[in-house]
Amino acid sequence: MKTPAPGSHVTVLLQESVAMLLPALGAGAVRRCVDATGGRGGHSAALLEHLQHQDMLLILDRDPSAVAALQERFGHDERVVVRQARFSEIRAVLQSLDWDSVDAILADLGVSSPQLDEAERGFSFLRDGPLDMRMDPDTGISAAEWLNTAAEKEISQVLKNYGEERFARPIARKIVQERTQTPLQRTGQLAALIATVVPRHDPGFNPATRSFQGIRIFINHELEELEQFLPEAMAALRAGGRLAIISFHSLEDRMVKRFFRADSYRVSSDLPLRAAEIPPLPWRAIGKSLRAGAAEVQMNPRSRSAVLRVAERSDRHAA
Ligand SMILES: C[S@@+](CC[C@H](N)C(=O)[O-])C[C@H]1O[C@@H](n2cnc3c(N)ncnc32)[C@H](O)[C@@H]1O
Repeated sequence: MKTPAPGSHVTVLLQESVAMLLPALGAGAVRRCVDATGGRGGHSAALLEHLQHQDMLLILDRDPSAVAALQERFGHDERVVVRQARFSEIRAVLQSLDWDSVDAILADLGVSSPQLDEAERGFSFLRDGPLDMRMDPDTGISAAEWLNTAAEKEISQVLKNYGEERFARPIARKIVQERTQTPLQRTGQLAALIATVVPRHDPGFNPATRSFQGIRIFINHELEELEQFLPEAMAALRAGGRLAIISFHSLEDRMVKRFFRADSYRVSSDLPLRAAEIPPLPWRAIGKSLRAGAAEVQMNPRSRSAVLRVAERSDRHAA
């Protein structure tokens, strides 16, 4: 099995996601696309293969290192605009570019391999580094600042809800005990502490995996970002435009699924409604959710939990 080089990122569901967006690239004079999570540019490069010289691709990432790498990779391409921004800010960025609507938007959620590989970023339980975990290290508080001050109950809830960690309570208790002696500063320190609480059944699965995931999602407000992004992205699409989301966490996938089925948009009422009174949905899900095939999972184990969902905008006046 080929191991990706450090600093590189193996793009997940690459062909599938781009193929699902292609029908949205109509015959307009100028087609405009957005890669909302540029990373190292795997999806962007694949999208660019389908764009003509007059078309445009906006690439966003909140991580300044990703933005520098994207500038380096695509800076020479006149079809590309790279911006450091959170994807929840998509409409403000589009406004600043005078783009009133776009044809296709893609978001490949979560963290990239370079973020995990670089010990200094503090995402990794395998490589000791400062306990940071911020995708944008200039914004918000670090994992260490939070873990050294948060209430035990809050820590336990984050580990349980975002990390789906069964041992959330004893881990949170141990963190609060430890920090009264020695403040938590290093990823190795936190991983070692978790290993004293969580029994290790599977030698291939690090007991810190779930806790690190939960803390990362919390520190970066990942679910709040997605919740704000979905309606903003949908509102930015032209009629017939498509939004593709690749998620890696069941809470994210549930949010996307519900939004695409427009559960949140439909009138929620106990009163009986006649069919004619139910407002038409301003978008529709395209096909079923898609997962990586066996070959991709074998080549890139990170793709095991990936789910791709796509929706198409059907009008331009709701949302
Ligand atoms: C899974 S990687 C994307 C990889 C990319 N598709 C590629 O092929 O290289 C996710 C990227 O999204 C960025 N990201 C995560 N949440 C974000 C947000 N709310 N706004 C903007 N960028 C975000 C991360 O910094 C990371 O670089």
